[in-house]
Amino acid sequence: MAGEAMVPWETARQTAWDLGVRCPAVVRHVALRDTLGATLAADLVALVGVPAYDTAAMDGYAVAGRGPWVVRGRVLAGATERLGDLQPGEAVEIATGAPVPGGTEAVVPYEAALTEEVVGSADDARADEGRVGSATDAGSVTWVRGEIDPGRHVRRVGEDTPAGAAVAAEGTIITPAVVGLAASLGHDTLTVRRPKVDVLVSGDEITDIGIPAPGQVRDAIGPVLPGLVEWGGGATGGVVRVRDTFAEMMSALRASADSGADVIAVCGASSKGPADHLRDALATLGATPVVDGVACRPGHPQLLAHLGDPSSPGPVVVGLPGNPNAALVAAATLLVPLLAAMADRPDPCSDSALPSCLPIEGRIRPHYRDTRLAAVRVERGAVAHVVGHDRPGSLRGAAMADALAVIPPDWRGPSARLLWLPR
Ligand SMILES: Nc1nc2c(c(=O)[nH]1)N[C@H]1C(S)=C(S)[C@@H](COP(=O)(O)OP(=O)(O)OC[C@H]3O[C@@H](n4cnc5c(N)ncnc54)[C@H](O)[C@@H]3O)O[C@H]1N2
Ligand code: MOO
Repeated sequence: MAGEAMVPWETARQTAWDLGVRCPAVVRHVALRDTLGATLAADLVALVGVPAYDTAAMDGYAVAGRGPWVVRGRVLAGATERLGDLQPGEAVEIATGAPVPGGTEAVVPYEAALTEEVVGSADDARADEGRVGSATDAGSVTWVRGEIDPGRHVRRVGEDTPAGAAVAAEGTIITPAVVGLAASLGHDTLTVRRPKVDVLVSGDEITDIGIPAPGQVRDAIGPVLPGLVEWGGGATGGVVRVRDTFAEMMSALRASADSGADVIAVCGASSKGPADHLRDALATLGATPVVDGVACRPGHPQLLAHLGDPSSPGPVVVGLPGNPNAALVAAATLLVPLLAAMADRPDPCSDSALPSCLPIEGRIRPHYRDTRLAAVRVERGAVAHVVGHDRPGSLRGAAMADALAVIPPDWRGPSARLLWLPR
């Protein structure tokens, strides 16, 4: 087991990515409000144009022809009743966002408009100005004067986005702005990929509330995983506690597989102690081992396997060591690239907007054989400072870190590759 068949760290990461490419997450249709952070599984297409109709971009007067214009009425946003088309010399008072009547050539904003109320009938007005039009009421007529720039302050239907246009490609990460865009284009649901990850936390000594009693240990991995999983493009279904028996490990794995999990992350039970049943359970379930031990520090007992047929693998099982910082390193090594590939999105640990390699400040001692992953804090985007406090059992260093510096055994410095962490 872990030791003899240890895979080089770089190879392990690439293998996890490749497995994710082979088993893309199930495509699901999800209510728009639940799509934040997921990946689009189809191009986002406009179901309606933006704007959906010719609309005013300013509060003022929609006008036709040359001024002065006689004001025929008022149209507010949300108006469903259409006024007839404007004839040359006519105007309507209009609110930003309201549909402009047919024939509108421009909107004159209030600030640029001179209005004059004339007592008399519309007919008098017509006679005075020699123009067609009708007044707002029989007793007075409002006239507007102003300069127009044809087309000014009118947003034409589909001007921003014509109906049917593809505005975001499959593979786009759904940010708050994408959710809003989808809503503006008429969508109530989106087609997304977001691997569903079940988290199994094993260990009879583990407790998940309050101050642990002597002999107990507070679960520090269950709380780390939802954030890491979401960062990788997945979603956790919840954290399930598993006692240290073979039977419990078996039934927890079976239950997750039956529930349709894309990935099962098992915390603890990755080593070869008498209470570590993960490997035996996987062998009994006929799982295919993919990575069994990785040449890195911390985190070397981690594993990757899959249930199901080799030709259609799934669900994928990731075994994370029980020591919390080792689990975090293992998650950054196997779980995050696996999820990103399954979700059809870039690996967030290698964010192309951030430096991939920086000079290291502080002391790091390479391991004699394995790749060391050391917590670093990046300053001014230019230097990575060694944080320390990153022994396998402690998340103190990782909590202060922006990234993990990747230190191979033959590292001489001064620069090292960075594996970014969620910040
Ligand atoms: N003979 C060997 N023993 C060990 C090896 C080895 O190669 N040969 N590797 C060591 C390393 S490295 C690690 S890491 C651990 C991994 O062991 P497990 O994955 O089986 O984890 P446990 O033994 O259950 O726990 C190890 C340690 O972590 C604590 N723990 C477990 N779960 C949690 C949790 N959810 N939150 C916080 N702390 C947790 C647990 O109490 C132990 O102290 O194996 C070494 N042994
Ligand atoms: O995985 Mo262990 O040291 O590397 O905690």
